Amino acid sequence: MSFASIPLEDKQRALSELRSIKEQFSARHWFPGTSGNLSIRVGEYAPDNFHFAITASGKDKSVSTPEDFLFVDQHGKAIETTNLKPSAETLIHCEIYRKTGCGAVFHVHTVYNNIISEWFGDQGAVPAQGIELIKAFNIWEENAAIEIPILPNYAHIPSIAELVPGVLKPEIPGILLRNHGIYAWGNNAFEAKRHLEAFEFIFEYLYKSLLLQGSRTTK
Ligand SMILES: CSC[C@@H](O)[C@@H](O)C(=O)COP(=O)(O)O
Ligand SMILES: [Zn+2]
Repeated sequence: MSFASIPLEDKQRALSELRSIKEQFSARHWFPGTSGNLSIRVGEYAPDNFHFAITASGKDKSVSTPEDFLFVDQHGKAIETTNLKPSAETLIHCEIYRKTGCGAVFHVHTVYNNIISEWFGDQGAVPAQGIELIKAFNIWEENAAIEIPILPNYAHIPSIAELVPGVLKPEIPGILLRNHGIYAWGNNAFEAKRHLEAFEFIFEYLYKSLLLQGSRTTK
């Protein structure tokens, strides 16, 4: 499918959803210091042919301007002539879309996701069990145990992107970058947001549990 053949309403809907999500996450202080990036796919999907709208690089994501988003192709290249640069981490979005065919990818840096990814970094995954919010990933088993993958935070983004297929698990819609942040995705913006909120709840829960456990052993 060519970008030109995607209905204009679909492109506008993606932009207005991105604007709304950006505003909501910003209200939670999920974009400190211009960090974070968001994208929503438009049109049909094939692993070697898809398009998405993504946040422009380096912008203050707590404000709304006419220059916040642009459309890119499956290689992360801008589709239309623009002065805007796609997010520096666009290639990670590309790889997640390519492997999952999902509809939206959200990336945020929070203190909880940074600390937890560092704490479990050497293990390569964050273990979580029996937390109710695991059901937000459509895992309904009682006392379910999951592992959230962690990738190294290389400065060279293509080196991170190429590791994505090796750690991505179909049942876990997220990957942490160590001491950096999380990528969460879903079939659409609603689902990606639900997944991201569940991950952040789990990270806060684990962080506080570890603190409590620590205080017990030092008593
Ligand atoms: C300013 S710290 C954050 C960046 O290094 C990066 O990790 C990030 O999430 C935002 O990059 P961006 O290019 O604006 O999408
Ligand atoms: Zn980042």
